[in-house]
Amino acid sequence: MLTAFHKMHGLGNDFVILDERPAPLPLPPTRVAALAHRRRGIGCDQLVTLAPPTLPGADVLVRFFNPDGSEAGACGNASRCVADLLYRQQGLDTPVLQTRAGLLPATVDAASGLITVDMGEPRLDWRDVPLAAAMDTLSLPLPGAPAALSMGNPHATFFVEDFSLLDRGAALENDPLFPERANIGLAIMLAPDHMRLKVHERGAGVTEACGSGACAAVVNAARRGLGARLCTVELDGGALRIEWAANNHVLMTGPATASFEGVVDLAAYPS
Ligand SMILES: N[C@@H](CCC[C@H](N)C(=O)O)C(=O)O
Repeated sequence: MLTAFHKMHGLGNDFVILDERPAPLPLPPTRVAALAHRRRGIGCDQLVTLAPPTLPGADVLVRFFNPDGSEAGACGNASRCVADLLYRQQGLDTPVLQTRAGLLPATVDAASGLITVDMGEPRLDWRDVPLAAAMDTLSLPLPGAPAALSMGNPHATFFVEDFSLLDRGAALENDPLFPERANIGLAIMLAPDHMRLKVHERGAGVTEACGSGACAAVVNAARRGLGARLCTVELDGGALRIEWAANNHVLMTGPATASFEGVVDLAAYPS
């Protein structure tokens, strides 16, 4: 079953994009995991599928899958890549992506190559109070309780002085505190409008950049009184500009890069 794919990345967070707009593809979790494998498959941090939208106003239905086969409700870097792809394929400079996190309008600025995605409203009620309380009770040797929120996917941000906690990313991701597991962000505030961030991603491990994690970190910093609502986030793969706007929507701006295109025989991967 020969199937065309696009390989793209957003600041080194890399994606295999498969197009289900012509017809659905057989993509059970085992096949997703095999395709994402770095040595035995194409290799990617997330596999992304495009399908016909089901909501009015949307240009495409986008789904995101981690390399362990699990589905995520949001992926900021992949959203910019999909917007860039729709611009190159169909000339859409303001595509609207339908995701599990809702309708995400994007703007492609062809002159700068930068793409802004409106990542929607953060869900601040997600786990925050119980999480802080549980962290206090556990008295784990952690640098304070993380701030938790959902950008359509679950994020916990720790504000730290260094990144030594990254070694415990997998344990924190799978802590019983997080019934859906969580993406674990470690943020060092360099200035109120400048942050260094590393993210251990749920189902993927440490990536070079996490767009939804950057959105979560800026919102969390602002509501903790540690940062401004407009902030440059330096990730290992480069910088994102994140704005928690007055209308409560989080705007993420950054690049999207096409690496290569190819054809894969899906039948050669486990079903
Ligand atoms: N790389 C992402 C987030 C991908 C999904 C995440 N691992 C999850 O399971 O929620 C981004 O750029 O936002």
